[in-house]
Amino acid sequence: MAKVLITGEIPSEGLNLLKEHFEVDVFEGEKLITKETLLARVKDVDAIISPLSTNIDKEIIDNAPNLKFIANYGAGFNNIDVKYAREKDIDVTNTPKASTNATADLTIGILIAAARRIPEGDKVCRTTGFNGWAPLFFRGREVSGKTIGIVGLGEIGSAVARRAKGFDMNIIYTGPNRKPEQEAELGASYVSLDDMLEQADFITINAAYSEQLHHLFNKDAFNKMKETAYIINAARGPIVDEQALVDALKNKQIEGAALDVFEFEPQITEALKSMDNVVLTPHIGNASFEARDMMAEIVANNTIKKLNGEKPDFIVN
Ligand SMILES: NC(=O)c1ccc[n+]([C@@H]2O[C@H](COP(=O)([O-])OP(=O)(O)OC[C@H]3O[C@@H](n4cnc5c(N)ncnc54)[C@H](O)[C@@H]3O)[C@@H](O)[C@H]2O)c1
Repeated sequence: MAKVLITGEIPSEGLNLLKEHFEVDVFEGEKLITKETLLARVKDVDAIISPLSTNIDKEIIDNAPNLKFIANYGAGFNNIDVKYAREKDIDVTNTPKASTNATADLTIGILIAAARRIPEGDKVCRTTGFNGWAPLFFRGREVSGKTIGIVGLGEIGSAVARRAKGFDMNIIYTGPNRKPEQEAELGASYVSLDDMLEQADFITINAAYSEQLHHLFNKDAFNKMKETAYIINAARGPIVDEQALVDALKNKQIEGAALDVFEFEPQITEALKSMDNVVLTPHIGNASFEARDMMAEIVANNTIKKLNGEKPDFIVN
């Protein structure tokens, strides 16, 4: 019977399906699987199902001589050396689309939470309390009529744009190519990154990570943004230079930020935690029951397909 390693617990929708077909080893630790444990447990497996917090590098792949398939439980797959996997004839798949609505909801949710100071208000209610309604008390920014800049108008970026349209926002986007269909559907305009930095009231990062995007938001970028602008990142942490972000917030070069992902995840830059104009969520973009169940079914069905000699869906390498 083929052996499948799951490097972190997944919803039963997928797990039960897998157990019907394979010998399944699930890593059930409270913390993330360590490299040492992973090296030991991949030795005789045919397939790995890996939440995106599991790094699968050359060494792990070399330690698994029977490995034929890696099903990444996530839309992003920068945790896997996909090029080396291809050299070894190992298909790698992801779970696209399942995350789209959940992550777009969260992106807009934390954007508005930051702009309207919702977590800060919640904290006041639970601690100091307040003196009652007052005209100058707790003002934040409206989103209607403002310009949202989307970095990466892919599945999630487009779903963010659809939601932003519902809030009467003007939509601009940047990325490696123009997307005429989305432009027509959403009334979105393609701009250079520099133009976006100058024009946008809210910039949301929804691009697929590559080295090219490392520290795209650095000191220079924050310098070019409006003093009333907000940056939102629900893509991957290293796209934002967190120290430069802290400096830009302290120097009031921008007004606020909302982050679901972190440069040194799971560590969070200490200074961010004490800033009231920063909303922080622990990488929960697609943490809805609906999305996580759908992702579990995709990885399970793909593993069954591959180990039964069929072509799996969503190969990324
Ligand atoms: N916060 C979360 O929990 C969460 C959940 C799901 C996905 N994500 C992240 O969101 C990313 C996007 O997901 P998706 O489903 O929309 O993927 P997708 O492949 O549909 O879209 C990715 C987009 O990134 C764009 N892009 C690539 N390089 C770029 C660059 N240099 N500059 C600007 N744009 C660039 C592409 O053109 C594409 O439109 C994933 O790769 C993942 O890292 C985060």
